[in-house]
Amino acid sequence: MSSEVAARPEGKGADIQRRGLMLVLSSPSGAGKTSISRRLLQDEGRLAMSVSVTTRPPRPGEVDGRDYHFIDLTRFEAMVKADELLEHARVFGNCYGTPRAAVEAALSAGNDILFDVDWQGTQQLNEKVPQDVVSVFILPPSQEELERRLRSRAQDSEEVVIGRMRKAADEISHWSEYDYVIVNEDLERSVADVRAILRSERLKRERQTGIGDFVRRIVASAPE
Ligand SMILES: Nc1nc2c(ncn2[C@@H]2O[C@H](COP(=O)(O)OP(=O)(O)O)[C@@H](O)[C@H]2O)c(=O)[nH]1
Ligand SMILES: Nc1ncnc2c1ncn2[C@@H]1O[C@H](COP(=O)(O)OP(=O)(O)O)[C@@H](O)[C@H]1O
Repeated sequence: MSSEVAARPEGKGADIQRRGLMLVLSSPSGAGKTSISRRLLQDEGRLAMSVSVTTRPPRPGEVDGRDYHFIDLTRFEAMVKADELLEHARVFGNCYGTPRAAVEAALSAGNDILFDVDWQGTQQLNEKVPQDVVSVFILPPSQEELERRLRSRAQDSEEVVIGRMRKAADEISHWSEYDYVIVNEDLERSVADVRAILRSERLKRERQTGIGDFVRRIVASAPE
């Protein structure tokens, strides 16, 4: 799954090969993972979004191929059967899944990949490619604020909002399965926190696969 590519994460310094990573964000619906993801994609180089397939209908403003690939159940089932999905799950009565080919293409192009998946998707990714997954759980500051955000988004019917509130406790109960946890009170602060995580994880020794060669070159060029 992982690729090894020549990359200069900060655009300067030594040209050291590194492996791409999979940055997974989960939260109860409405806690802010879409807002954080959009900002990360704007601000970060070498980061691409994994666009999931879903059988849920598009919300106003959502674009097919950008937010999701919107497909019907027959097509979804065919993709599962053909093993074209890296993971898949049923959430709020709809099916969601991560297309395998797009992830592999992005990783081999030297990009890190951002995932907005629920706890079921995170568990499956952790089972399949544990060394590449960096997982972050986003919490709302309070139950009241979560409800306010779900309503202020004004994109779902009352029935859907109530369903999402009911499901929030279930999603939150999985917080301890994640590497990092962020309380999304101030959006700017949360984006900065996720960027700090990304920056540190990119520097992990085992992800800098070319560091051994680099060190050998430095040592070899030292004066006698
Ligand atoms: N397992 C899995 N979950 C997904 C995938 N895509 C989206 N989800 C999750 O499905 C849930 C519902 O997503 P969505 O309908 O866009 O509403 P949201 O909660 O407002 O983001 C969220 O918890 C997403 O993280 C996927 O490919 N796999
Ligand atoms: N830190 C924050 N403070 C206030 N409002 C926020 C914050 N983060 C997100 N929101 C708002 O809350 C609503 C839900 O956020 P969204 O990113 O769609 O959540 P999710 O993707 O987790 O369902 C949106 O209207 C968004 O603008």
